[in-house]
This record gives sequence, C-alpha cells and structure tokens, in this order.
Amino acid sequence: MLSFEEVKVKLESVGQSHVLRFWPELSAEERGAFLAELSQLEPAELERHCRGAAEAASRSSGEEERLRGRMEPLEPEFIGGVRRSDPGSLQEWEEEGFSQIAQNKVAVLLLAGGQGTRLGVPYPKGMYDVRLPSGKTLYQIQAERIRKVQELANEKHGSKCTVPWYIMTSEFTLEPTEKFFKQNSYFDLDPSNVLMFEQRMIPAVGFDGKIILEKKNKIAMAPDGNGGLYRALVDNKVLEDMERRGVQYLHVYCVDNILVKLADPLFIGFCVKKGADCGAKVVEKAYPSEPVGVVCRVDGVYQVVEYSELEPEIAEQRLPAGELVYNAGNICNHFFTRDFLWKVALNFQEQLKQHVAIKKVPFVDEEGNTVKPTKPNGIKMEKFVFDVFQFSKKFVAFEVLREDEFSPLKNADGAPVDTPTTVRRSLLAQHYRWALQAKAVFLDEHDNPITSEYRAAQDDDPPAVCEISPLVSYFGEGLEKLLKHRKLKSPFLLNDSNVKS
Ligand SMILES: CC(=O)N[C@H]1[C@@H](OP(=O)(O)OP(=O)(O)OC[C@H]2O[C@@H](n3ccc(=O)[nH]c3=O)[C@H](O)[C@@H]2O)O[C@H](CO)[C@@H](O)[C@@H]1O
Repeated sequence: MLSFEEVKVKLESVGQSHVLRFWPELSAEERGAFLAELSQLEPAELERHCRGAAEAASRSSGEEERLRGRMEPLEPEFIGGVRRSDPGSLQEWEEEGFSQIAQNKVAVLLLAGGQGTRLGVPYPKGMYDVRLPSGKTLYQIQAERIRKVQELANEKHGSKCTVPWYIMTSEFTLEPTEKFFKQNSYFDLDPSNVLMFEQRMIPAVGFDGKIILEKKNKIAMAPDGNGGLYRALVDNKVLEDMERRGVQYLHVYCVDNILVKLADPLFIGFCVKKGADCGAKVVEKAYPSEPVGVVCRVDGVYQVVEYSELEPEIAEQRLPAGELVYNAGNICNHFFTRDFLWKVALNFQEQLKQHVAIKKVPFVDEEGNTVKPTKPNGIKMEKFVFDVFQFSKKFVAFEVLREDEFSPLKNADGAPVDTPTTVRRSLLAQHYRWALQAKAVFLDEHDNPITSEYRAAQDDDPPAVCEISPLVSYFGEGLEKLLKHRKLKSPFLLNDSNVKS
C-alpha cells in the first residue's frame, strides 16, 4: 500500500486530488481503508479513463447516429434454430453436445457481477426467490440443471463427467454469493467444481472528468460491465484452469433468465458441428422497444447492437409480412471456444469498446453528506460481453423459442414485464406444458379433468400449478413414464424425492 504522500502526488499528477479533500476529517481506520483503495489506481489508466469518459459523454452524436446506414439484419439462412432446422440435424447436434459434455470438454460461466439496479434488491439477483412452490432461487435452479445435464450425459455415454461452473462476481456480489453457496452446501455440487472469481471495478466520473466521491473516504466505483469478463479471465487465471481440466467449450450466460438451459447440448453441439469459435442464442424480438440487443451485422461484421444504442426508427422497421427487420434478440447466451478466449485475452481485450452510461451516482456534498441525485450526474463506462464477436473467425447464431428459453428477471413487481411474477409464470407454464405432453391429467377443485386449452404465449397463469424439479427433467424429457395418465391435483410438485419413493 502506498503512503498518503505518494497517493497525493499520484492523484495530483492526473488532476484528481479533489478526492482527498476530506482527509483531515477521517479517522485512522477510514484513512487506512481509503488509502488501500486509492493505492490500487494506476495513474495513466486513471487519466485515460476519466478523459475518455468525459469526452465520450460530451460527443454530440450518440452511438445511435453513428450506426445509421451501417447495420444489416442477419440473413435468414445464416441462423440455425429449433424451428428452422430439420429434426435430423437437431438430433445430431444434441448428440454431439452430450458427447462433448461426457468428455468433460464443456463448462458454463455465469455473469453475476451486475448490481441488478432495476430489480432493486440489496443482494445478488441469483439469490432471488421468485416464490415458486418449491421456494427455489435462481442459483438453485441453475445448479440443479448442471447436475441433471451431467447425469444425462453420463447415462448416454457411460461416463462420469463434470461441467465446471465458473461464476464471475464483482465487489458487490462475491461475498454474499460465496456465503449463499456455502450455506446451501453448493446445492450438492462438488465445491471444487464451482469457481468464483471477481471482475474489476472502475471509478464513476462526473461530466467534468473528475472522479465522483461517494463518501468522504470512498470513491464511487462500478463493475466494468460484463465485457470485463475477458480481463477477469486473465486476472484470475481462469483459462489456465479450463486448460488443466481439458475444457474446450464454454457456455456463458446471464444470471436472470429463469429458463436458461445450462450447457445446452443442442446449442453446444450446433456450434461445435459448425466449427464456430463464437456463437449466440437468439429469440424473435417481442416488440420494437424490447430491451434486448439485436444480433446483426455492422459494416459486414457480426455484432450485437445493444438496445440502448439502437435508434427507435431502426428498431421499428418491418418487413412486408410484418416481421421486425432487426428481429434476432440477444438473450445473453454465448458459446466460446477456449482457443478463441485465449486469442481475445492476449490480443484484443484492451481494444474492447467502452460504452457510456449516464447514471445517477450518489456523491458527497461540500458538508460531507452523501446525496442521492435526482437527475443523472455521472458517467459509468462499461464493456459488453458480446463485443468480441467481431474478432471471431466463424460466428453462428441459433434461434430458440422464447416460451421455452427466455424469461428474464429484470424489474420489480409492478412493472409490466420481466418481473418475479412473469418469470414464475413462464417456468410454471413450461412445466404445465411438459406434464400435458407426458399425458398427465390435471384435476380442478371438483376433481374434474381440466380440459381447457392453454396457449404458451398468453399472459394468464396456467390452469393448474405444476413445478418439476430440474433434477427430474432437464428439458421435459423422461416425464411420460412418471406422469402418463396420472391424475394430478394443483399445486403439483414433482421432485427428486417423490420420483424415488
Ligand atoms: C451487455 C449485455 O450483455 N446486454 C444484454 C443483457 O442486457 P441487460 O441490460 O439486461 O444486462 P444486465 O445489466 O442484466 O447484465 C447482464 C448480465 O451481465 C452481468 N453483469 C453485468 C454488469 C457487470 O459489470 N458485470 C456482470 O457480470 C449481470 O449480472 C447479468 O447477469 O441481457 C439482455 C437479455 O436479457 C440482452 O438482450 C442484452 O443484449
């Protein structure tokens, strides 16, 4: 750790010494913690960051305008998908995926460093309980899907495989996530195969290019975006760990999608068979302003244009048949080969674009009180995980059905979409459909069979509550032998123990 004098000189050299203005008022303990934080800032990098943020925020034309005339949608024939591809190919890809999993070549990586500001809970989103009958949290559902996909691969290939789970956290999420996993005995996964690591934090900057002081002894810091992954892979030697384990393919996903298929054998197999180094799952966009990025081409290169950077007029463009032109919605499920990640880590991660987010950042006033601003006052710079697609030699996109694979938790209840209520409904609706496909019969409160049709896309809750543990079925398979012609009363919970009993 540097001394106060050394830190002062460093900060003065880059015009940021204002952060020390409350120094005389700090206690010895506060001083120690603050010095430790400030010692970590690297002057040249700090200067670049602050200047870059202020310049980027003041540029007259936004990203939206710069993209004008340069975007093209994906060619339909470029996209594989559950509806687009023939059943033979789908089966072949799924088998390929299971084979790779059985050979220990597949890992999953969870992006869990975000602050989940829109949901507004003070703990990591993965710990959120969406009030399913089982009371499972997002983390538990994900852990159980990993266990099940391992089991399925083992059954098919007579193996005893492992799908390691890498979890990228940040200063906000590491400690509570670790604690939660320990309290829950890692959901019966082997702790040596659950590997948490931390992404970096960077200072939030005011419009004048000055670092924002959040408390008298704390600068406002934020994670460097989910594209901070590539630097975090290097910082934490994650690729070396993958290499040691023989992992060649990585499924990267974001924390909040309750329907996520971890290590999806179909998607993995598709990407492997196509010889891809990089891939993205997409769903058809629901409406023009839906907050999802669109996978497309910019200057002929495959990329995601984030929803915050897409001009409304472009988002609203439609084909003669009514379909949105930019229709391939990014669901933050990506495939990467380990070789590709090495290439990015060694050659490109420094070049990743910095995206500007103008936010309300709490700050200290002249009296030293923390103020929550009512209007945006600061700039946060973020890298995006998908910005590496441009470095790919072979990029592929795979379309999946929204009702089967995408229902994210973004907002608190009360918002119209992507809330605890909507994600719970999506999961229960899927399980209800699976049970019907397995020829189960649900009974109403008078014990009469429910015969009403239930359409997946409708907004209502399914006519009966049915939750199926991921430990019983990964994606609807294997249910007929358990449920065929069974008469089920709502709420029905199919879990590991009532299957075995
Ligand atoms: C940049 C990015 O990927 N955007 C995608 C993200 O948007 P969206 O804006 O919803 O992204 P979030 O802020 O929810 O972040 C996505 C994931 O990245 C993680 N995270 C975020 C910031 C950070 O510094 N560290 C970190 O690990 C979050 O914990 C989360 O798991 O999901 C949407 C689908 O739901 C996609 O359509 C968007 O294209």
